[in-house]
Order: sequence, then structure tokens, then C-alpha cells
Amino acid sequence: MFDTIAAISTPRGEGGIGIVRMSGDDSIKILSKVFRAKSEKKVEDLKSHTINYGHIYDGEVLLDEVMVSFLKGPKTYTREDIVEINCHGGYLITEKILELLLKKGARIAEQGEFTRRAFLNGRLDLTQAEAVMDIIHGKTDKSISLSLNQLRGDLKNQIGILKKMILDVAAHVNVVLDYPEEGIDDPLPDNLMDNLLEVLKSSDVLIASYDKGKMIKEGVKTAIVGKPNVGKSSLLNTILKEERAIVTHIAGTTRDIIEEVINLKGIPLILVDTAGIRTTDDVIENIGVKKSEDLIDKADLVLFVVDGSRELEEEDIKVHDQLNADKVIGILNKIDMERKLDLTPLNKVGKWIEISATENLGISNMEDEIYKYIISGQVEDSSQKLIITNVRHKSALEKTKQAVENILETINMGLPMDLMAVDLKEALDSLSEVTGEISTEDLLDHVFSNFCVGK
Ligand SMILES: Nc1nc2c(c(=O)[nH]1)N(C=O)[C@@H](CNc1ccc(C(=O)N[C@@H](CCC(=O)O)C(=O)O)cc1)CN2
Ligand SMILES: Nc1nc2c(ncn2[C@@H]2O[C@H](COP(=O)(O)OP(=O)(O)OP(=O)(O)O)[C@@H](O)[C@H]2O)c(=O)[nH]1
Ligand SMILES: [Mg+2]
Repeated sequence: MFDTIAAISTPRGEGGIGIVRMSGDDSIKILSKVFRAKSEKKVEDLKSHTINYGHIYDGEVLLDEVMVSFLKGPKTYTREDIVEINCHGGYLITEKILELLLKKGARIAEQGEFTRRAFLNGRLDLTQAEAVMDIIHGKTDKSISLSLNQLRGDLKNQIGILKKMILDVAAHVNVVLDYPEEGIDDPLPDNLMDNLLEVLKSSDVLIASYDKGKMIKEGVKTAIVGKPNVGKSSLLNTILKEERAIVTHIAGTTRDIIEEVINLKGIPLILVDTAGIRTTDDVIENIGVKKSEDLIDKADLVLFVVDGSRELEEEDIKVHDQLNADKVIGILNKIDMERKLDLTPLNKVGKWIEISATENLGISNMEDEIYKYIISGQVEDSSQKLIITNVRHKSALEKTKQAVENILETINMGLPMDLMAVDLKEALDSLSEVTGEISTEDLLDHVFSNFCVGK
């Protein structure tokens, strides 16, 4: 059906083993031109799903000693014939073997093309193919666990259930429209009304899970801001448990943005230390201040740091006035020293957490509070097993939800059933969009363009 593709599936660099993979009708023929099994068996006579020791030759030139996995379709990753050459790792040998396969008739695979074939040949739906990529890019246990559920088919199956419910409604509507005498004005039977309400609820729950899913997958951008010298960089270092940012007693030490990721109970927290915000004539520092102010807007969460050992200053107020009360946690630092600060004027901040960055006081409590803050308002783990992490799924499900709402409105207004037809089709189409049963080349190009080569 397709031509035969080949790629190096292991990362570039020196490693114990490198894998060069081939998929397509000519895989076996091409292998037979380059592989000599120790057993002296001809490639055509090898048993499927076996691994075979031998050597790769380019003509009479020995390229490497290898193990070859020999897998005949359709029980393979792509459903096509697959050959995996396990050679010695390193830049050169994998490249040479790949070149040899290309010379013997394979074509170099595009990014994600093996997985794209698994999709096109029906072994995976699009949500599962997307999960493969998410697993590779996954940065925390939790995000990988969500992706593994998706690869297992959890989302695919749920979409299948919703489609079936809509199809039942569509079938009924079609019968009634085809045989008007059967009672075109009768209300929709209760079980079919339930179907519509269930699809509405389920799509709504999935859509609502996206914010959490996105957070688990992409992380929460958390800016540490405040006037100079309050201890922002000290706080970053303490959380990271390493001397990442320069700390001095001089106000205006940090000038550029410093970004590091930590794993906060499964959520990647992207911590950004910023330049202290103040009015200054220093050209470089000013650029830093501008970046800090931008981040107050862009960040998902702002940690507003103040120095408890000093009285409130105009500069604290200036930063405070720029804050967005919806996404700020106050950090009262330097509690190891005598308290001089009055927090009352800083009334945009709903919650204050007391710490000492240099004495490591209150840090784990602060992390607990940040975690609580992040997951508050989110769907709880126990009640919500399916979490979507992909904006493509969210947009399609929003169309589903809208279509079902339209159908319910048609029913509530007592309008004729044929007015439901367009929305029923839209509900089905949008669900099929999630799983990729309806897709375009452009969409597939978009989905697979983020893959690694050889995947
Ligand atoms: N060497 C190697 N390791 C690998 C992969 C690979 O392609 N090659 N994988 C690539 O991602 C992952 C494993 N995923 C796989 C998924 C499906 C099939 C497969 O052959 N499925 C067939 C047959 C299953 C069976 O034997 O019952 C099928 O579903 O029909 C293989 C690997 C991770 N490790
Ligand atoms: N006593 C005490 N000193 C602290 C604490 N946290 C920070 N400091 C001191 O405060 C000074 C400034 O710390 P930094 O972490 O550089 O402050 P900053 O907010 O990053 O400053 P800029 O980068 O200039 O905006 C340093 O001398 C730190 O040692 C604390 O909890 N207690
Ligand atoms: Mg600093």
C-alpha cells in the first residue's frame, strides 16, 4: 500500500545500541540484500517475530555485527512488515546502515511517519498516536500516566460510546422522517433524551478537564516578583536546592530572567526568577524590570515576595499595584529577623505565606500551599478519571457540546425533527474529529510534525 520507509529510531549520540528501523512491503527484500544471518538462513526463511544474530554487509564490506528483529505484518507497530536492525550505537554506524538501506530501495521516513502509518493502517486512532508523542515528551510521572491511559484507548473508547449514543438518536430521527405517518410529532423517547443529556454532560466534563490536563502536561509558569533585595533569587535557590541564581546584598543583582522547572507533586512548576522591580537609570537593569513587569501578565501564577524585616516602601506598592489579584500568592520573606512590615496596604493578596529563604523556614509548607492553590477549582482526581490534555480535543468537543445544545433547544421549542439533522451530523463529525476518523492531510501533517524522527 505504501512505500518502504527507514529511519534511525534511537537518539543521536554514543550509546550501547542503536536501532535502524524499516517498515513497508519491501522491508524483507531490502534486508535480504544486506544481512547475512549466522545461521546461514535466507532472510525469506526467517521466522516472523524472531531476533536474529548476524552481520550487515555493503557488498563485500562488513559494516557491523547486529541483531535483527524480523516482524511480518500485520501484527506489528505499523501493521506492515517491520525490520529493526540493532547495531552498535554511535554516530557513524547507524548512519551508515541507514544510508545502505536507502541505497537498496528504502525512503527516509518523515517525522512521526511510523506512527502515522500505524494510524493510517488502523492500529491506532489519532488520540492514541498523539499519546505516543506525549509519552516521549512527558516530563513528570503524572503526565506520562495520563498519556499511557490515552494510548491504552481510554479517550478513544469514551468517544466511541458518545458516538453510539448520538447514532441511536440519529437512527430514530431518520426512521421518523422516512415514515411520517409513524408520528413525526411524537416526543423523543426518554432513553434517547437521556443519550443527549449524557453526551452533553460527558463532553462538558472532558472540556472542563482540559485546564488541569494542560497544567499537568505543560506545567504552571510561576513568576517570582517583588522589589529588589527582598530575596527572590534566594527563594529560587532554596526551592531548587542549588545555587542557581546569584544572590548578593546589593539591590539590583538579578537582571535577566532565570527559568528552572521543578516537579511539584506531579505538576511541572516552571519557576521564573526576575529582576527586582524599581525605577532605575541603569539601562540593563531597566530591560530586566520591563521583562519582570511583562511576566506579571504572562505568568499563570505570581509569587509576590516582600521583605518582612523592613518597613513598607513605595517600591512594594508599585509592584503590588501591577498584580492581578486572581493569580497571586504573597510570600513574606526574612521571618528569621524582627518583623517590621505592615501588610495591610497590600490588599490584593488574599493569602500570605511566611518563610525565610536563607534559613529554609516554611519552604515545604509554601510548596504545599502553592500546590493547593494550583489544583483548587480543578476537578478532583477520584471523580474524574479521563483528563484531556490536547487543545485539539477540547475544540472538537466544544463543537459537540454546542451541537447537542442546539438539538435540545430544537426539542424544547417543539420544532420539527428534521431541524435536528444538521446538528446531529455536526455532533457525530466533531466526535469523529477527535479520534481522527475525519481528518485532513493538513491536520495529520500538523499532528505528526512535532514527532521525533524514527517514531
Ligand atoms: N524495539 C522496539 N521497541 C519499542 C517499540 C518499537 O517499535 N520497537 N515501540 C514503539 O512504539 C514501543 C512498543 N510499542 C509497540 C506497540 C505495538 C507493537 C505491535 O507489534 N503491535 C501488534 C502486535 C501485538 C501482539 O504481538 O499481540 C498489534 O497491535 O497488532 C509493537 C510495539 C516501545 N518499544
Ligand atoms: N536574613 C535573611 N536574609 C535573606 C533572606 N532571604 C534573602 N536574604 C538576603 O537578602 C539579600 C538579597 O537576596 P536576593 O535573593 O539576592 O534578593 P533578590 O530579591 O533576588 O534581589 P534582586 O535580584 O536585586 O532583585 C541577600 O543578602 C540575601 O542573603 C532571609 O530569609 N533572611
Ligand atoms: Mg535576584
